[in-house]
Amino acid sequence: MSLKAKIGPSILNADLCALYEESQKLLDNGADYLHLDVMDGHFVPNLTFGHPVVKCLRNKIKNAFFETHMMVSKPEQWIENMADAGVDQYTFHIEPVVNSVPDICRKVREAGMKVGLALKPGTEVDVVKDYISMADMILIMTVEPGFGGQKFMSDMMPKVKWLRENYPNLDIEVDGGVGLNTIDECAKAGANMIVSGTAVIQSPDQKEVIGKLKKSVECALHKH
Ligand SMILES: O=C(CO)[C@H](O)[C@H](O)COP(=O)(O)O
Ligand SMILES: [Fe+2]
Repeated sequence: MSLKAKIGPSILNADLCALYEESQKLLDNGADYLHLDVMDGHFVPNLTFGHPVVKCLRNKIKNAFFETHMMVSKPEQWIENMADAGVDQYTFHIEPVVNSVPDICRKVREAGMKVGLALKPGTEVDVVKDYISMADMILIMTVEPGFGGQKFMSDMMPKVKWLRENYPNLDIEVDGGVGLNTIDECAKAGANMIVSGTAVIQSPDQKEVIGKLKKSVECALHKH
């Protein structure tokens, strides 16, 4: 498998009353996928949207790859709903479900979606060792989950490096505070799937930002 650089903007800080237009604009400007942040007000102290909204968006955008970042206490509860809404990848946090990760991975796959496993900043990276074979991607959070626009945590880069060294073909995603000032660190550490919210959404030239983020990752992949 050869790794690809992929940029998945987060629409968390976009104008959510124009969700479709904002999403389509990101795709037209070069986004490889959409990263949809689902929060339940319990696992994280914030609320966003759930499967009904994702389904509406899917009805308008037929072809794009949708990843839902499930910041919820009961990820097992929403698998069928999200599959029905047209989600391609179901990325859930392992912290609230440490004893049932394999079971949830199996259910996500049976529902026809790819599996992403997400780790909060305080979670040691080697806990995913047992689950790598069940996952399509590991997400290393570079902020505390819950809000867009936070400061990037450089001290998460050793986790990314560890994953890349041990799993050269694994899709590794970073999420939180990633933009033009922080992308090189992520790329050098070995991340190939990049979530970027504020840095892309607030730019007057989304295409340029997405292009630069991608180029940084592509350069690092060539060097690896
Ligand atoms: O999961 C998230 C927050 O919990 C978001 O995906 C993330 O914060 C992206 O936004 P930004 O680039 O503005 O940090
Ligand atoms: Fe996210």
